[in-house]
Amino acid sequence: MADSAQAQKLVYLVTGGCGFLGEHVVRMLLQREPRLHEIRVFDLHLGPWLEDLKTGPVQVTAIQGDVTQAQEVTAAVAGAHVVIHTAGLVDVFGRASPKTIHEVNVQGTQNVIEACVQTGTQFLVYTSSMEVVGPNTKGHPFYRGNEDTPYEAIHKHPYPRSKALAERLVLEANGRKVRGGLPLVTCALRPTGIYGEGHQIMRDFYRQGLRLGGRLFRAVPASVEHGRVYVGNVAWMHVLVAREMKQRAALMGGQVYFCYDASPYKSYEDFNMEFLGPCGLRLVGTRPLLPYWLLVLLAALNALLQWLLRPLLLYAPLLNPYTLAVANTTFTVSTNKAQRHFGYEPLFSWEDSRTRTILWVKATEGSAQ
Ligand SMILES: NC(=O)C1=CN([C@@H]2O[C@H](COP(=O)(O)OP(=O)(O)OC[C@H]3O[C@@H](n4cnc5c(N)ncnc54)[C@H](O)[C@@H]3O)[C@@H](O)[C@H]2O)C=CC1
Ligand SMILES: CC(C)[C@@H](O)CC[C@@H](C)[C@H]1CC[C@H]2[C@@H]3[C@H](O)CC4=CC(=O)CC[C@]4(C)[C@H]3CC[C@]12C
Repeated sequence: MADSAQAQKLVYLVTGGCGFLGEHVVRMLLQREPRLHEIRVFDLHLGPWLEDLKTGPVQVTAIQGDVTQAQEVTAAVAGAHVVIHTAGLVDVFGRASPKTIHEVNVQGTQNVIEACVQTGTQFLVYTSSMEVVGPNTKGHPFYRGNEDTPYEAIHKHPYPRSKALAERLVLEANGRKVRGGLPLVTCALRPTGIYGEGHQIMRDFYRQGLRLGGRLFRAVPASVEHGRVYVGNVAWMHVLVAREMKQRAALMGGQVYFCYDASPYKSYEDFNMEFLGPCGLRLVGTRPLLPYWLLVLLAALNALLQWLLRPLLLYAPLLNPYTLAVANTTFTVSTNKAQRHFGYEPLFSWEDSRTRTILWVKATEGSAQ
Protein backbone atom coordinates (compact mmCIF):
# COMPACT_ATOMS: atom_id res chain seq x y z
CA MET A 1 0.00 0.00 0.00
CA ALA A 2 2.48 2.58 -1.19
CA ASP A 3 0.44 5.73 -0.68
CA SER A 4 1.16 9.33 0.19
CA ALA A 5 0.62 8.68 3.88
CA GLN A 6 4.04 7.03 4.12
CA ALA A 7 4.13 8.17 7.71
CA GLN A 8 0.82 6.39 8.28
CA LYS A 9 1.40 3.87 10.99
CA LEU A 10 -0.12 0.59 10.01
CA VAL A 11 -1.36 -2.40 11.99
CA TYR A 12 -0.80 -5.81 10.44
CA LEU A 13 -2.18 -9.12 11.63
CA VAL A 14 -0.38 -12.34 10.66
CA THR A 15 -2.35 -15.48 11.39
CA GLY A 16 -0.17 -18.58 11.75
CA GLY A 17 2.64 -16.14 12.51
CA CYS A 18 4.60 -18.71 14.49
CA GLY A 19 4.67 -21.30 11.71
CA PHE A 20 7.43 -22.11 9.22
CA LEU A 21 6.28 -19.46 6.71
CA GLY A 22 4.55 -17.22 9.26
CA GLU A 23 7.71 -16.55 11.25
CA HIS A 24 9.52 -15.48 8.08
CA VAL A 25 6.60 -13.19 7.19
CA VAL A 26 6.70 -11.58 10.65
CA ARG A 27 10.46 -11.03 10.47
CA MET A 28 10.25 -9.76 6.88
CA LEU A 29 7.57 -7.22 7.86
CA LEU A 30 9.73 -5.95 10.70
CA GLN A 31 12.70 -5.62 8.35
CA ARG A 32 10.99 -4.25 5.23
CA GLU A 33 7.72 -2.53 6.10
CA PRO A 34 8.69 0.96 7.32
CA ARG A 35 5.11 2.05 8.03
CA LEU A 36 4.45 -0.59 10.68
CA HIS A 37 3.10 0.64 13.99
CA GLU A 38 1.99 -2.76 15.30
CA ILE A 39 2.26 -6.34 14.14
CA ARG A 40 -0.14 -8.81 15.70
CA VAL A 41 1.03 -12.41 15.65
CA PHE A 42 -1.98 -14.73 15.96
CA ASP A 43 -1.33 -18.43 16.41
CA LEU A 44 -2.58 -21.51 18.22
CA HIS A 45 0.98 -22.12 19.39
CA LEU A 46 3.06 -19.01 20.17
CA GLY A 47 6.84 -19.28 19.79
CA PRO A 48 9.24 -18.14 22.53
CA TRP A 49 11.24 -16.22 19.90
CA LEU A 50 8.45 -13.60 19.81
CA GLU A 51 9.72 -12.14 23.06
CA ASP A 52 12.99 -11.18 21.35
CA LEU A 53 11.06 -9.08 18.82
CA LYS A 54 9.47 -6.88 21.46
CA THR A 55 12.54 -4.75 21.99
CA GLY A 56 12.25 -2.83 18.71
CA PRO A 57 10.28 0.29 17.72
CA VAL A 58 7.36 -1.71 16.32
CA GLN A 59 4.81 -3.03 18.78
CA VAL A 60 4.70 -6.82 18.51
CA THR A 61 1.51 -8.24 19.99
CA ALA A 62 1.41 -12.00 20.50
CA ILE A 63 -2.15 -13.37 20.44
CA GLN A 64 -2.74 -17.00 21.30
CA GLY A 65 -5.88 -17.90 19.42
CA ASP A 66 -7.74 -20.34 17.20
CA VAL A 67 -8.96 -19.35 13.73
CA THR A 68 -11.88 -21.77 14.14
CA GLN A 69 -13.19 -19.52 16.91
CA ALA A 70 -14.86 -16.58 15.16
CA GLN A 71 -14.89 -14.31 18.19
CA GLU A 72 -11.16 -14.77 18.77
CA VAL A 73 -10.47 -13.94 15.14
CA THR A 74 -12.71 -10.86 15.19
CA ALA A 75 -11.00 -9.54 18.31
CA ALA A 76 -7.58 -10.00 16.71
CA VAL A 77 -8.60 -8.42 13.38
CA ALA A 78 -10.35 -5.37 14.84
CA GLY A 79 -8.28 -2.28 14.07
CA ALA A 80 -5.86 -3.99 11.68
CA HIS A 81 -5.23 -2.40 8.28
CA VAL A 82 -3.96 -5.63 6.70
CA VAL A 83 -4.44 -9.31 7.46
CA ILE A 84 -1.94 -11.87 6.16
CA HIS A 85 -3.64 -15.22 6.69
CA THR A 86 -1.10 -18.06 6.69
CA ALA A 87 -2.61 -20.17 9.50
CA GLY A 88 -3.57 -23.63 8.42
CA LEU A 89 -3.24 -27.35 8.96
CA VAL A 90 -0.62 -28.43 6.45
CA ASP A 91 -1.30 -32.13 6.75
CA VAL A 92 -0.85 -34.69 3.97
CA PHE A 93 0.32 -37.36 6.38
CA GLY A 94 -2.97 -38.25 8.06
CA ARG A 95 -2.19 -36.61 11.38
CA ALA A 96 -5.47 -34.67 11.53
CA SER A 97 -8.96 -35.78 10.56
CA PRO A 98 -10.54 -34.48 7.34
CA LYS A 99 -13.09 -32.70 9.51
CA THR A 100 -10.41 -30.86 11.48
CA ILE A 101 -8.54 -29.91 8.32
CA HIS A 102 -11.75 -28.46 6.90
CA GLU A 103 -12.59 -26.63 10.13
CA VAL A 104 -9.18 -24.95 10.30
CA ASN A 105 -8.44 -24.32 6.65
CA VAL A 106 -11.93 -23.51 5.35
CA GLN A 107 -14.05 -22.37 8.29
CA GLY A 108 -11.01 -20.62 9.76
CA THR A 109 -10.56 -18.70 6.53
CA GLN A 110 -14.26 -17.83 6.44
CA ASN A 111 -13.91 -16.50 10.00
CA VAL A 112 -11.02 -14.29 8.89
CA ILE A 113 -13.03 -12.93 5.95
CA GLU A 114 -16.08 -12.19 8.10
CA ALA A 115 -13.88 -10.52 10.71
CA CYS A 116 -12.46 -8.20 8.04
CA VAL A 117 -15.98 -7.31 6.87
CA GLN A 118 -17.35 -6.79 10.36
CA THR A 119 -14.46 -4.70 11.67
CA GLY A 120 -13.58 -2.70 8.55
CA THR A 121 -10.20 -4.24 7.62
CA GLN A 122 -9.81 -3.61 3.92
CA PHE A 123 -6.86 -5.77 2.84
CA LEU A 124 -6.54 -9.55 3.07
CA VAL A 125 -3.65 -11.65 1.73
CA TYR A 126 -4.26 -15.39 1.83
CA THR A 127 -1.56 -18.06 1.68
CA SER A 128 -3.02 -20.57 -0.72
CA SER A 129 -1.01 -23.35 -2.35
CA MET A 130 0.06 -24.90 -5.64
CA GLU A 131 -2.07 -27.82 -4.48
CA VAL A 132 -5.18 -25.81 -5.30
CA VAL A 133 -4.22 -26.56 -8.92
CA GLY A 134 -2.54 -29.95 -8.60
CA PRO A 135 -1.14 -32.45 -9.10
CA ASN A 136 -4.56 -33.91 -9.81
CA THR A 137 -5.66 -37.43 -8.97
CA LYS A 138 -5.07 -38.51 -12.57
CA GLY A 139 -1.35 -37.73 -12.29
CA HIS A 140 -1.42 -35.20 -15.11
CA PRO A 141 1.86 -33.26 -15.23
CA PHE A 142 1.77 -29.47 -14.81
CA TYR A 143 4.91 -28.46 -16.70
CA ARG A 144 6.15 -24.88 -16.47
CA GLY A 145 2.53 -23.76 -16.05
CA ASN A 146 1.24 -20.34 -15.01
CA GLU A 147 -1.86 -18.86 -13.39
CA ASP A 148 -3.77 -19.12 -16.70
CA THR A 149 -2.64 -22.60 -17.78
CA PRO A 150 -5.65 -24.89 -18.28
CA TYR A 151 -5.42 -27.87 -15.93
CA GLU A 152 -8.04 -30.32 -14.66
CA ALA A 153 -7.89 -29.66 -10.91
CA ILE A 154 -9.33 -32.74 -9.19
CA HIS A 155 -9.00 -33.04 -5.41
CA LYS A 156 -9.93 -35.97 -3.20
CA HIS A 157 -7.41 -35.47 -0.40
CA PRO A 158 -8.66 -33.29 2.48
CA TYR A 159 -5.72 -30.88 2.38
CA PRO A 160 -5.83 -29.75 -1.26
CA ARG A 161 -9.62 -29.73 -1.13
CA SER A 162 -9.56 -27.43 1.86
CA LYS A 163 -7.04 -25.09 0.25
CA ALA A 164 -9.10 -24.90 -2.93
CA LEU A 165 -12.30 -24.14 -1.00
CA ALA A 166 -10.58 -21.52 1.15
CA GLU A 167 -8.97 -19.82 -1.82
CA ARG A 168 -12.33 -19.61 -3.55
CA LEU A 169 -13.87 -18.00 -0.45
CA VAL A 170 -11.09 -15.41 -0.38
CA LEU A 171 -11.33 -14.52 -4.06
CA GLU A 172 -15.14 -14.36 -3.97
CA ALA A 173 -14.95 -12.00 -1.00
CA ASN A 174 -13.04 -9.44 -3.05
CA GLY A 175 -15.18 -6.31 -3.42
CA ARG A 176 -17.49 -7.01 -0.46
CA LYS A 177 -18.21 -3.86 1.50
CA VAL A 178 -16.50 -3.82 4.87
CA ARG A 179 -17.68 -1.81 7.87
CA GLY A 180 -17.39 1.84 6.83
CA GLY A 181 -18.45 1.09 3.26
CA LEU A 182 -15.08 0.55 1.58
CA PRO A 183 -14.47 -2.54 -0.58
CA LEU A 184 -12.51 -5.55 0.73
CA VAL A 185 -9.43 -6.22 -1.43
CA THR A 186 -8.20 -9.82 -1.42
CA CYS A 187 -5.30 -11.70 -3.02
CA ALA A 188 -4.26 -15.36 -2.85
CA LEU A 189 -0.63 -16.45 -3.14
CA ARG A 190 0.14 -19.99 -4.29
CA PRO A 191 3.57 -21.17 -3.14
CA THR A 192 4.98 -24.34 -4.63
CA GLY A 193 6.92 -26.54 -2.18
CA ILE A 194 8.46 -24.11 0.26
CA TYR A 195 11.94 -24.81 1.62
CA GLY A 196 14.33 -22.97 3.91
CA GLU A 197 15.10 -22.34 7.56
CA GLY A 198 12.45 -24.07 9.64
CA HIS A 199 11.23 -26.61 7.03
CA GLN A 200 10.35 -29.59 9.19
CA ILE A 201 10.06 -32.09 6.33
CA MET A 202 13.63 -31.26 5.28
CA ARG A 203 14.69 -31.83 8.86
CA ASP A 204 12.84 -35.18 8.88
CA PHE A 205 14.68 -36.28 5.71
CA TYR A 206 17.97 -35.25 7.30
CA ARG A 207 17.26 -37.24 10.44
CA GLN A 208 16.17 -40.22 8.34
CA GLY A 209 19.45 -40.08 6.44
CA LEU A 210 21.47 -39.87 9.64
CA ARG A 211 19.66 -42.94 10.95
CA LEU A 212 20.47 -44.80 7.70
CA GLY A 213 24.20 -44.21 7.94
CA GLY A 214 24.28 -41.01 5.90
CA ARG A 215 22.23 -42.45 3.03
CA LEU A 216 18.84 -41.78 1.49
CA PHE A 217 17.39 -44.13 -1.09
CA ARG A 218 15.87 -42.75 -4.28
CA ALA A 219 12.16 -43.45 -4.58
CA VAL A 220 11.25 -40.96 -7.33
CA PRO A 221 12.67 -40.76 -10.88
CA ALA A 222 15.05 -37.83 -11.38
CA SER A 223 12.97 -36.82 -14.40
CA VAL A 224 9.94 -35.90 -12.27
CA GLU A 225 10.41 -32.19 -11.61
CA HIS A 226 8.88 -30.36 -8.66
CA GLY A 227 8.76 -26.59 -8.31
CA ARG A 228 10.23 -25.31 -5.05
CA VAL A 229 10.48 -21.79 -3.65
CA TYR A 230 12.60 -20.34 -0.86
CA VAL A 231 10.65 -19.31 2.25
CA GLY A 232 12.28 -15.88 2.33
CA ASN A 233 11.03 -15.10 -1.16
CA VAL A 234 7.53 -16.32 -0.28
CA ALA A 235 7.58 -14.06 2.78
CA TRP A 236 8.78 -11.16 0.64
CA MET A 237 5.97 -11.69 -1.86
CA HIS A 238 3.44 -11.54 0.99
CA VAL A 239 4.91 -8.26 2.24
CA LEU A 240 4.99 -6.75 -1.25
CA VAL A 241 1.43 -7.76 -2.11
CA ALA A 242 0.20 -6.26 1.18
CA ARG A 243 2.08 -3.03 0.39
CA GLU A 244 0.92 -2.66 -3.20
CA MET A 245 -2.66 -3.89 -3.11
CA LYS A 246 -4.15 -0.55 -1.97
CA GLN A 247 -2.70 1.44 -4.87
CA ARG A 248 -3.39 -1.35 -7.37
CA ALA A 249 -6.66 -2.70 -6.00
CA ALA A 250 -8.39 -2.74 -9.40
CA LEU A 251 -5.59 -4.85 -10.90
CA MET A 252 -4.68 -7.07 -7.95
CA GLY A 253 -8.03 -7.50 -6.18
CA GLY A 254 -9.35 -11.07 -6.46
CA GLN A 255 -6.17 -12.30 -8.15
CA VAL A 256 -4.03 -15.39 -7.53
CA TYR A 257 -0.26 -15.39 -7.87
CA PHE A 258 2.12 -18.33 -7.90
CA CYS A 259 5.12 -17.80 -5.62
CA TYR A 260 8.31 -18.37 -7.56
CA ASP A 261 12.03 -17.61 -7.59
CA ALA A 262 15.19 -18.91 -9.28
CA SER A 263 15.23 -22.23 -7.42
CA PRO A 264 16.08 -24.94 -9.99
CA TYR A 265 13.59 -27.46 -11.33
CA LYS A 266 14.55 -30.88 -9.95
CA SER A 267 12.90 -33.96 -8.54
CA TYR A 268 11.80 -33.48 -4.94
CA GLU A 269 14.57 -35.76 -3.69
CA ASP A 270 17.34 -34.34 -5.90
CA PHE A 271 16.35 -30.83 -4.83
CA ASN A 272 16.55 -31.81 -1.17
CA MET A 273 20.05 -33.19 -1.81
CA GLU A 274 21.17 -29.66 -2.74
CA PHE A 275 21.10 -29.09 1.01
CA LEU A 276 21.46 -32.57 2.49
CA GLY A 277 24.48 -33.43 0.33
CA PRO A 278 26.65 -30.65 1.79
CA CYS A 279 25.47 -31.88 5.20
CA GLY A 280 27.04 -35.28 4.51
CA LEU A 281 24.13 -37.34 3.14
CA ARG A 282 24.21 -39.36 -0.09
CA LEU A 283 21.24 -40.25 -2.32
CA VAL A 284 21.66 -43.90 -3.33
CA GLY A 285 20.56 -44.88 -6.84
CA THR A 286 20.42 -43.05 -10.15
CA ARG A 287 16.88 -44.40 -10.49
CA PRO A 288 14.36 -45.64 -7.90
CA LEU A 289 15.76 -48.68 -6.10
CA LEU A 290 12.30 -50.24 -5.80
CA PRO A 291 9.79 -50.76 -8.63
CA TYR A 292 6.85 -48.32 -8.51
CA TRP A 293 4.33 -51.09 -7.86
CA LEU A 294 6.27 -52.06 -4.71
CA LEU A 295 6.33 -48.45 -3.54
CA VAL A 296 2.57 -48.29 -4.11
CA LEU A 297 2.20 -51.44 -2.01
CA LEU A 298 4.41 -50.07 0.78
CA ALA A 299 2.51 -46.76 0.75
CA ALA A 300 -0.79 -48.63 1.02
CA LEU A 301 0.64 -50.71 3.87
CA ASN A 302 1.62 -47.51 5.66
CA ALA A 303 -1.92 -46.20 5.26
CA LEU A 304 -3.34 -49.47 6.62
CA LEU A 305 -0.94 -49.42 9.56
CA GLN A 306 -1.87 -45.82 10.31
CA TRP A 307 -5.53 -46.78 10.41
CA LEU A 308 -4.96 -49.89 12.57
CA LEU A 309 -2.64 -48.13 15.03
CA ARG A 310 -4.68 -44.91 15.34
CA PRO A 311 -6.44 -45.99 18.58
CA LEU A 312 -3.01 -46.58 20.13
CA LEU A 313 -0.58 -44.11 18.54
CA LEU A 314 -0.09 -41.75 15.62
CA TYR A 315 1.84 -43.49 12.85
CA ALA A 316 2.43 -40.89 10.09
CA PRO A 317 5.38 -41.78 7.83
CA LEU A 318 6.46 -39.65 4.89
CA LEU A 319 5.47 -42.40 2.44
CA ASN A 320 1.72 -42.76 1.91
CA PRO A 321 -0.42 -43.09 -1.21
CA TYR A 322 -0.88 -39.33 -1.49
CA THR A 323 2.73 -38.27 -0.97
CA LEU A 324 3.94 -40.97 -3.36
CA ALA A 325 1.52 -39.80 -6.05
CA VAL A 326 2.40 -36.12 -5.61
CA ALA A 327 6.14 -36.80 -5.55
CA ASN A 328 5.82 -38.79 -8.77
CA THR A 329 3.95 -36.11 -10.72
CA THR A 330 5.75 -33.23 -12.40
CA PHE A 331 4.53 -29.86 -11.13
CA THR A 332 6.55 -26.79 -12.06
CA VAL A 333 5.54 -23.19 -12.61
CA SER A 334 6.98 -20.55 -14.91
CA THR A 335 5.30 -17.18 -14.58
CA ASN A 336 5.95 -13.49 -14.14
CA LYS A 337 2.44 -12.41 -13.14
CA ALA A 338 3.62 -11.18 -9.74
CA GLN A 339 6.33 -9.15 -11.43
CA ARG A 340 3.90 -7.68 -13.94
CA HIS A 341 1.19 -6.85 -11.38
CA PHE A 342 3.18 -5.57 -8.42
CA GLY A 343 6.84 -5.52 -9.35
CA TYR A 344 7.87 -8.67 -7.48
CA GLU A 345 11.45 -9.78 -7.87
CA PRO A 346 12.91 -12.51 -5.63
CA LEU A 347 14.80 -10.98 -2.72
CA PHE A 348 17.07 -14.00 -2.32
CA SER A 349 19.08 -15.56 -5.14
CA TRP A 350 19.19 -19.34 -5.54
CA GLU A 351 22.75 -19.36 -4.22
CA ASP A 352 21.77 -17.34 -1.14
CA SER A 353 18.65 -19.43 -0.53
CA ARG A 354 20.73 -22.61 -0.79
CA THR A 355 23.44 -21.36 1.55
CA ARG A 356 20.96 -20.22 4.18
CA THR A 357 19.13 -23.54 4.05
CA ILE A 358 22.35 -25.57 4.31
CA LEU A 359 23.48 -23.56 7.33
CA TRP A 360 20.11 -24.16 8.97
CA VAL A 361 20.17 -27.92 8.31
CA LYS A 362 23.69 -28.13 9.68
CA ALA A 363 22.66 -26.20 12.77
CA THR A 364 19.69 -28.46 13.45
CA GLU A 365 21.74 -31.46 14.50
CA GLY A 366 25.38 -30.93 13.45
CA SER A 367 26.64 -32.32 10.16
CA ALA A 368 26.81 -35.95 9.14
CA GLN A 369 30.38 -35.31 7.89
N1 LIG B 1 4.99 -25.72 3.52
C1 LIG B 1 4.75 -25.64 2.22
O1 LIG B 1 5.47 -26.22 1.40
C2 LIG B 1 3.58 -24.87 1.73
C3 LIG B 1 2.69 -24.23 2.62
N2 LIG B 1 1.63 -23.52 2.11
C4 LIG B 1 0.68 -22.83 3.00
O2 LIG B 1 1.42 -21.92 3.80
C5 LIG B 1 0.78 -21.74 5.06
C6 LIG B 1 1.79 -21.95 6.16
O3 LIG B 1 2.28 -23.24 6.01
P1 LIG B 1 3.56 -23.73 6.86
O4 LIG B 1 4.24 -22.55 7.42
O5 LIG B 1 4.31 -24.69 6.01
O6 LIG B 1 2.85 -24.58 8.02
P2 LIG B 1 3.10 -24.57 9.59
O7 LIG B 1 2.34 -25.73 10.11
O8 LIG B 1 4.55 -24.46 9.88
O9 LIG B 1 2.43 -23.21 10.05
C7 LIG B 1 1.04 -23.10 10.19
C8 LIG B 1 0.78 -22.27 11.45
O10 LIG B 1 -0.63 -22.16 11.62
C9 LIG B 1 -0.93 -22.39 12.99
N3 LIG B 1 -2.28 -22.92 13.14
C10 LIG B 1 -2.72 -24.16 12.81
N4 LIG B 1 -4.00 -24.29 13.15
C11 LIG B 1 -4.39 -23.11 13.71
C12 LIG B 1 -5.60 -22.63 14.27
N5 LIG B 1 -6.67 -23.40 14.35
N6 LIG B 1 -5.61 -21.36 14.74
C13 LIG B 1 -4.51 -20.57 14.69
N7 LIG B 1 -3.34 -20.98 14.19
C14 LIG B 1 -3.29 -22.24 13.70
C15 LIG B 1 0.10 -23.41 13.45
O11 LIG B 1 0.25 -23.36 14.86
C16 LIG B 1 1.34 -22.95 12.71
O12 LIG B 1 2.11 -22.05 13.47
C17 LIG B 1 -0.37 -22.76 5.09
O13 LIG B 1 -1.59 -22.09 4.83
C18 LIG B 1 -0.05 -23.73 3.97
O14 LIG B 1 -1.21 -24.29 3.41
C19 LIG B 1 1.43 -23.40 0.76
C20 LIG B 1 2.28 -24.01 -0.13
C21 LIG B 1 3.41 -24.77 0.29
C1 LIG C 1 8.66 -40.98 0.41
C2 LIG C 1 9.06 -40.42 -0.93
C3 LIG C 1 8.02 -40.77 -1.98
C4 LIG C 1 9.29 -38.91 -0.82
O1 LIG C 1 9.84 -38.45 -2.03
C5 LIG C 1 7.97 -38.20 -0.50
C6 LIG C 1 8.11 -36.69 -0.59
C7 LIG C 1 6.83 -36.00 -0.05
C8 LIG C 1 6.83 -36.05 1.47
C9 LIG C 1 6.75 -34.56 -0.61
C10 LIG C 1 6.75 -34.57 -2.17
C11 LIG C 1 5.95 -33.35 -2.62
C12 LIG C 1 5.65 -32.61 -1.31
C13 LIG C 1 4.45 -31.65 -1.31
C14 LIG C 1 4.59 -30.55 -2.38
O2 LIG C 1 5.77 -29.79 -2.14
C15 LIG C 1 3.38 -29.64 -2.38
C16 LIG C 1 2.92 -29.19 -1.02
C17 LIG C 1 2.21 -28.04 -0.94
C18 LIG C 1 1.64 -27.59 0.30
O3 LIG C 1 0.80 -26.69 0.32
C19 LIG C 1 1.97 -28.27 1.56
C20 LIG C 1 3.09 -29.27 1.44
C21 LIG C 1 3.04 -30.11 0.15
C22 LIG C 1 1.78 -30.97 0.17
C23 LIG C 1 4.34 -30.99 0.08
C24 LIG C 1 4.33 -32.04 1.21
C25 LIG C 1 5.47 -33.07 1.10
C26 LIG C 1 5.50 -33.73 -0.28
C27 LIG C 1 4.24 -34.56 -0.50
